[in-house]
Amino acid sequence: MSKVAVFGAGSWGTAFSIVLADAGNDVTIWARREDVCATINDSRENPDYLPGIELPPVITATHDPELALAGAEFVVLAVPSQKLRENLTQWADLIPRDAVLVSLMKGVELGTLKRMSEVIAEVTGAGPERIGVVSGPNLAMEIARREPAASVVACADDVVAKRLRDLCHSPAFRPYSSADVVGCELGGAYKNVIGLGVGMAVGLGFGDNTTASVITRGLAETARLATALGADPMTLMGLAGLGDLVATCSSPLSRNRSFGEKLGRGMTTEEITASTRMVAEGVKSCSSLLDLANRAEVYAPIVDHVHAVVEGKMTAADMLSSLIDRDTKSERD
Ligand SMILES: NC(=O)c1ccc[n+]([C@@H]2O[C@H](COP(=O)([O-])OP(=O)(O)OC[C@H]3O[C@@H](n4cnc5c(N)ncnc54)[C@H](O)[C@@H]3O)[C@@H](O)[C@H]2O)c1
Ligand SMILES: O=P(O)(O)OC[C@H](O)CO
Repeated sequence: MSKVAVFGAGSWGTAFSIVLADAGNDVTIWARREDVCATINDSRENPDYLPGIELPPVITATHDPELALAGAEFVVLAVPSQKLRENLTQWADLIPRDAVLVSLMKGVELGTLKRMSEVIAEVTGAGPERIGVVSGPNLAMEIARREPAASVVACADDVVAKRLRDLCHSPAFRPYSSADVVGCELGGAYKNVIGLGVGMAVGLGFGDNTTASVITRGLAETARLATALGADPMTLMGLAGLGDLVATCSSPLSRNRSFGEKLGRGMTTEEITASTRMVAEGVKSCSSLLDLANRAEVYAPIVDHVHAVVEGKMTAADMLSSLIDRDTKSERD
């Protein structure tokens, strides 16, 4: 049994805490809101994010980071990507020096264009052997219901990747280890943007040919950028690439796909953002991924077009027409 601190009591932080508890660990969740801590501790539920799911007794919640981190062997981070730096800066000095930091987040920081593992390294000073990533087709509500699913746990250090694998292998959750942190993180961040694009197509009333085309060309685009930035292209064919893309783009549970669907029906980014408390990471990461692609001189037309719709500079209908109108080219280019 390991002692794990999970920072973030949203959908995924809470669902992954269930996985960790089912895998035999002692889990303390840090929640930003004290009322959420009280509800988790008293009612064994987190109704704002996972209504109807009973939390195992080994999960407790606290608003005190020091309490959450005392003796933690693993520190799991599950706050919105754009909020990681400001939060982690406050917690960094409290983190035990030998604890492994694990990112559950799927985004790229605006401005710095850093992946979450890079932000963690910068803020905490932890080396690559202390930083891991979990990414795969893992819609929180399905995981919380213990529906069978697989995922990838990546760390540059093979021994640590295997420790992470053991840490979260539960009766319903099967992790595979990998050394490709870059591929896993970029696969996870990029699929959110492709999910927005697919949602737009669905919102416009288009069918499976359109969505399959966006998904497949989205995967090509993801692999193009990720490999240019050092990823193994095979990672993008696996659970953290294709697997996550399929789950996000097929599921009405996906916040990114749902957000895109509303854009496709004519709502604005501001209207949709105001109507939900949950994070759709692609709305911000489309901007950082576009900047990352431009910096690496990688052609990224889907991210470019999704970004234009999110920014209100193009309608979803014009986006799809414009993507079709482009000069034709080889499928492999
Ligand atoms: N929900 C999923 O199915 C899922 C699955 C895999 C990965 N992820 C990734 O996990 C990360 C977290 O997503 P989530 O689904 O748990 O989001 P969520 O919207 O369900 O919850 C976000 C949590 O962060 C907290 N939060 C919001 N603003 C904050 C701030 N300024 N400082 C600190 N905490 C703040 C909220 O109170 C909430 O507890 C995202 O990067 C997401 O892409 C989500
Ligand atoms: O609800 P989404 O769109 O953030 O997707 C959740 C997970 O990342 C799916 O693996």
